[in-house]
Amino acid sequence: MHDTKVQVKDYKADLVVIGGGSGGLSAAAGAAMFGLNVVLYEQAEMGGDCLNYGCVPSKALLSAAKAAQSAREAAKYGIGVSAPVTDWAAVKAHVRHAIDTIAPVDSQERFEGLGVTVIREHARFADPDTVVSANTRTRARRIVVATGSTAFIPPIEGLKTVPYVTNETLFSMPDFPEHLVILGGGPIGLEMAQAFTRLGARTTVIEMGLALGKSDPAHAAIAIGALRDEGVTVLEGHKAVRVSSENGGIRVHTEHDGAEVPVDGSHLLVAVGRRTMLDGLDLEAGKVEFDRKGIVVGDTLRSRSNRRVWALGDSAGREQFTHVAGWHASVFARRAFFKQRTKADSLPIPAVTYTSPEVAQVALTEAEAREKFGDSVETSSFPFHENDRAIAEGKTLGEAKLVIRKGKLLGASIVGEGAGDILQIISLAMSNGLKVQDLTNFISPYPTRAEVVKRAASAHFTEALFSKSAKRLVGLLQRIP
Ligand SMILES: Cc1cc2nc3c(=O)[nH]c(=O)nc-3n(C[C@H](O)[C@H](O)[C@H](O)COP(=O)(O)OP(=O)(O)OC[C@H]3O[C@@H](n4cnc5c(N)ncnc54)[C@H](O)[C@@H]3O)c2cc1C
Ligand SMILES: NC(=O)c1ccc[n+]([C@@H]2O[C@H](COP(=O)([O-])OP(=O)(O)OC[C@H]3O[C@@H](n4cnc5c(N)ncnc54)[C@H](O)[C@@H]3O)[C@@H](O)[C@H]2O)c1
Repeated sequence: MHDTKVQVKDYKADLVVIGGGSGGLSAAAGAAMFGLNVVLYEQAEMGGDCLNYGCVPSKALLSAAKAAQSAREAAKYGIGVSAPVTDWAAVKAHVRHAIDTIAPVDSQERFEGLGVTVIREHARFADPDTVVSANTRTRARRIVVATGSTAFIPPIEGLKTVPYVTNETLFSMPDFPEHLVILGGGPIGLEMAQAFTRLGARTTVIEMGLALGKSDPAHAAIAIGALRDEGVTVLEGHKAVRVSSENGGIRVHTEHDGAEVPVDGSHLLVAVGRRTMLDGLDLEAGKVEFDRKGIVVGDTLRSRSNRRVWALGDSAGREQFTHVAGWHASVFARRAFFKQRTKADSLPIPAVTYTSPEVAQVALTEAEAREKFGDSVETSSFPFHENDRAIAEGKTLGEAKLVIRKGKLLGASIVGEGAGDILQIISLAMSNGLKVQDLTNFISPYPTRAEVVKRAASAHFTEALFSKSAKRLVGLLQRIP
């Protein structure tokens, strides 16, 4: 008789990380580089959502779409080219190449090289300080849960009976869609709507509220207007209530102003938000409190019910961005290893939707600031159509808006080409306690789009600078030889 019992391998670790995505990998790398003994569990692809099914493939697809759009717009610059033709297999190969080029940085080999023990198995809690998988058992001083999120599939009647794609299957669809219907007008919905439209598909976005509802409404409207001009159908105030198969395609039945409006298409993308991935973690065994949003943690990211446990990234139930997951890993390292008091909300959080034009936001929108501080909030804006670089490049849509209170920056919104890159100056300023005036006190190279930031800041002082009293002062100073 053979003994068929699997030999479970026992480990002891300073840190166990569950999830090898943006948050988990940053935490594991940091801890290993500080000489700690780290065990990392990843049940699927190293790199998580961002590398494999999120940021990287979506931005790679958008870049292919941008190439097609540039060909369409070439005549405007006096260049003759023929109409773009999409080779879907080649576009997918471009997306794959982007993933494959970045993958080594997130790979098992790299992490093993850093000294991390990488276990490619599903992990779960066995008790408050032990994590187990099919073949291992690890006791740990600290446990990081960075298990991310997955596409939320809403309980819409009929949805289970029709074929649909999510961010996990969209980039490998065998056929290019003739008409892609997209449920959800958030960043995923709009980025993908523009990408597929530019690549030659018809697209319809179904959004029950306002599309890009978390952005500055005026700036969201500018971006949505641009998408509509390119041919994206954006249906706002349309709630998807039922889905059915129709003539070999799909039909989404929507409710709009009390009436039923059917939307037909060949393919369906579901992008109505994310569900935190806590499946099979056995959090009860670990005495880790959780709710619908994720692991219950405050802005220290540490579980109150089990002090060994920290949650980073999407599973922390806060903002869901790769840069936030990375920041969470930094907060964890500062608090756990250096005993600093850094909190998850101690720096302003930026967010960018990578449509053309991009919609970028840091900290409070004007509406959020007014709700908090009332009439003491001021704004100062500068339009892209007065920026020389934007004019030279023929891309003048957009503006930068600073949200200000008593000379302090409360937030900023930018819509326009390259908005996400331009926003960084404001993020840096806000993170380091700089004021609006500081944004006027540097030399911005000409001609750059980022000059809009200095111009928006300067506009805030124009009235005071050229006031009667200022003129009088300059007059008086002229008497001094
Ligand atoms: C289409 C799309 C586009 C996006 N674009 C952007 C963008 O442009 N910019 C941006 O900042 N953000 C973007 N995001 C969001 C970003 O991808 C996420 O916020 C980020 O990946 C979160 O990182 P994470 O570490 O929390 O989770 P993930 O990266 O998802 O990693 C979690 C990992 O945990 C593993 N795991 C789960 N449970 C277990 C378990 N029990 N045992 C072992 N392993 C487990 C999973 O397999 C996964 O690999 C996008 C998301 C999508 C879907
Ligand atoms: N550029 C980026 O940084 C980027 C890109 C993509 C995704 N992400 C991250 O992923 C998250 C998820 O993105 P998302 O776009 O899936 O979600 P989202 O929550 O931002 O948007 C989903 C939209 O779907 C709508 N909706 C929900 N149910 C509906 C129904 N039955 N009918 C019609 N509309 C409905 C909601 O009103 C909402 O506007 C984002 O919040 C962001 O954190 C970031």
